Amino acid sequence: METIVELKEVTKVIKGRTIIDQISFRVNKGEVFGFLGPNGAGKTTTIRMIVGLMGITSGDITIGGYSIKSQFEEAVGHIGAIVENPEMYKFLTGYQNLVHYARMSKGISKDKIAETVKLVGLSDRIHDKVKTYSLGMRQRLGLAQCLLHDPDVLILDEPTNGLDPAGIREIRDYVRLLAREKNMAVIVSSHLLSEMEMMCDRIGIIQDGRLVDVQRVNEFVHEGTEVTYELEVVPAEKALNLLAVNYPNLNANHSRNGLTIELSKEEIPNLVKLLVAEDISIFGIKEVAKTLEDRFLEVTSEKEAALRG
Ligand SMILES: Nc1ncnc2c1ncn2[C@@H]1O[C@H](COP(=O)(O)OP(=O)(O)OP(=O)(O)O)[C@@H](O)[C@H]1O
Repeated sequence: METIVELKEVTKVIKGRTIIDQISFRVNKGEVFGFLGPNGAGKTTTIRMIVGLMGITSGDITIGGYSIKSQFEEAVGHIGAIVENPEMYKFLTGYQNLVHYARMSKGISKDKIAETVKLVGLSDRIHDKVKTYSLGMRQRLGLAQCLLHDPDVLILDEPTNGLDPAGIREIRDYVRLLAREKNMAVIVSSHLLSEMEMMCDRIGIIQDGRLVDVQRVNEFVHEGTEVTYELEVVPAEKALNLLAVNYPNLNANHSRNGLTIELSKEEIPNLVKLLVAEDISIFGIKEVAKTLEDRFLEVTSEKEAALRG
């Protein structure tokens, strides 16, 4: 995997307050990296530093090996970004907007515009005025605009904000397509876990200006040996008491169909023997998939507990 973006101990201090605290991570070509955190965590500030809209107090960011601090032009030349709302002229057509933009950035051909319009699925409506576009279509036009100069890195700050489910899905599909077919590195920020889970290969969790965790989405969800199982058992109360006696540290709770427990897989046969020996009927045992949200809450609360010492 080839690294294209690297943040090295990036820190931002504004008016004596540390907004971003020594953040380091790498993003590879062909991957979608999600930057996830609650409102005010520091996502936008970090993205502004990556795209060169804001200075870095200490540390450095390289893009394609070029430092955003000392080789600004070369570094930003690799980037296509939608950070603030893309500038669009509403009374011009989508196509006129792209032509206007292409004139400002030299070396973009008409063929390139046509290819990009096709890529973002706007061919049917590109000659309509932008004021008639839905928010999702405007986002896609914005995407087309920042793809015109063939960037290696695409950076989107909260790209699905304000979109309806169909619009969210479209953006998600284009983001995945660009990573897969154009080998682009994509950095997206969001405070929505479910969205990150579907869109990203890896996510970095940011909290209070610190990067608290970076993991692959699959591993992130499945990390740890303990799995949550749902036990459909009758009588559930008797089973719960029995488990409390035999597994003093077990995390077990009532659920809609019986009980949920957190246990490693190896323990299941003994658990079944125990329940059967006590005449408890077992109608089913199934693994409950942990969501990214569960893991996110685990990770952030672990970090908070560690910080409190
Ligand atoms: N120019 C500034 N001056 C002072 N404080 C700032 C400035 N820019 C950002 N901050 C503060 O830095 C923190 C991080 O803000 P940032 O916008 O990066 O968060 P975010 O994770 O993008 O949140 P959101 O999703 O709400 O945009 C916030 O507490 C914010 O108030």
